[in-house]
Amino acid sequence: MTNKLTEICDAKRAHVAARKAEHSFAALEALAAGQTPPRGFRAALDAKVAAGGYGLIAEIKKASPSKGLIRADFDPPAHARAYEAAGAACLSVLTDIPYFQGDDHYLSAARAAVSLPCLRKDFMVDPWQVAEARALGADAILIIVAALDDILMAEIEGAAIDHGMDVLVEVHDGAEFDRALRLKSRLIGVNNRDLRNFTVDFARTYELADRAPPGCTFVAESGLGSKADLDAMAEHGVRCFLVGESLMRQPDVESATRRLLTGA
Ligand SMILES: O=C(O)c1ccccc1NCC(=O)[C@H](O)[C@H](O)COP(=O)(O)O
Repeated sequence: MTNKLTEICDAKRAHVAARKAEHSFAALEALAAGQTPPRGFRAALDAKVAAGGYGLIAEIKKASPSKGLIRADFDPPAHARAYEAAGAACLSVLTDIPYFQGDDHYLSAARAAVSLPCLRKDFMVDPWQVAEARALGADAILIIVAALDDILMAEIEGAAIDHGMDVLVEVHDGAEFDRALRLKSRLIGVNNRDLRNFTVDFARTYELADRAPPGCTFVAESGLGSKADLDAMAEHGVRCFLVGESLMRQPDVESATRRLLTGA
């Protein structure tokens, strides 16, 4: 595991322990049960690709460890509506507070503003967080393979499946890709960002793209900023993308997203 990821996950474990002491699991499950049903996250990506387009997971991201503050006039419902109007398939909403200036409320507010499926973008270290994510309305969660052992990964995935949610399994290299394939989810993302030094290298995706088994929805993540970037990925058979910073930096998020997807 990388240093930054270790640091973030250590902080997350302490955060979750405090939350568990405050909230009973039964109360959380009751909130989760009262939510509107999960919207199909992977299905929304696959539908865009089947229609001949790109499947975009558009990220609502205020700040990051690598860049600090990205957007000062941060407005999750407005950004969600802009992304939906421009043709995104899904949303990703950062909820981590200390490293991304996120908030649980950003997820609920963004989801309520649109009909798109929403990923709770956070660092999952405990199956308890899955019930918490569903209680907030999340349709999908993220599993970062580098952050977890195989047993914990399977437990977190199992909890998500029990809640009817999709799981985006994130890897950085071939060894992690092999571990991802031991899970049930066939929604796999390759993060182009090296979490040790934050450099971005699209070769990470290119090297792993042909290892995706048939029927796998394969996502390229991080550092993507133009239609040319997406088209270069498509040359390698990749048609689904997770994009945050390059869109969140633009004053007109809707036009920027449309430009990213169509070039116009
Ligand atoms: O974005 C970071 O600096 C970062 C640092 C440490 C762990 C994770 C990090 N990002 C999470 C992500 O996966 C990205 O937000 C996502 O792929 C979108 O990337 P981008 O389009 O480059 O904002």
